[in-house]
Amino acid sequence: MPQKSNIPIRKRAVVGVILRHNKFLTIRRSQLVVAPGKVCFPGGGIEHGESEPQALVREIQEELGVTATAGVRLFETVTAWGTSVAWWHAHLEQDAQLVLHAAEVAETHWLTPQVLLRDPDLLSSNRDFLVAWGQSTFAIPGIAVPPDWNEISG
Ligand SMILES: Nc1nc2c([nH]c(=O)n2[C@@H]2O[C@H](COP(=O)(O)OP(=O)(O)OP(=O)(O)O)[C@@H](O)[C@H]2O)c(=O)[nH]1
Repeated sequence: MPQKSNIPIRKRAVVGVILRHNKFLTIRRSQLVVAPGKVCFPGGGIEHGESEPQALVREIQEELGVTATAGVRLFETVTAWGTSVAWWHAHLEQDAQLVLHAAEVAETHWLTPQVLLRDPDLLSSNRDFLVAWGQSTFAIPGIAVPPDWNEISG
């Protein structure tokens, strides 16, 4: 379900929500891109003529050097800076070796939702995404909202 917003949309983007053992695959953005050093999910802008899954697979390939598979579309938000973001569940092969494109991605980590939510470098729109998930606005297949979620997200 899209989040209501009056912010004019200037760009469309897609991000991949990738899980392994109840941890989210996160990237730390490089110092060379917008929002340098911020922590978020892999993804990026949708190019003209691309579908969301095509953009998702392309961005993950570019950033992490692996071929992802798009799962279900989880959620849609509009950031405070006018980007319409489609959040997609995505999958990697179990033995996929990440090869980071250093100009875009400084590092990757698998983080629990609790650790991710507390990360001071987390992109604000990703915090909003996690809070909405914790409020059961949508479900992410394969992972349950932690029982202590209300205490840490309040
Ligand atoms: N990659 C990524 N972008 C996100 C996330 N959450 C979120 O709001 N965004 C927003 O989605 C948009 C995509 O950003 P990006 O800078 O990664 O895209 P890009 O590589 O295509 O950049 P470019 O268009 O300057 O080449 C930005 O407005 C960014 O702030 C996220 O988890 N990952």
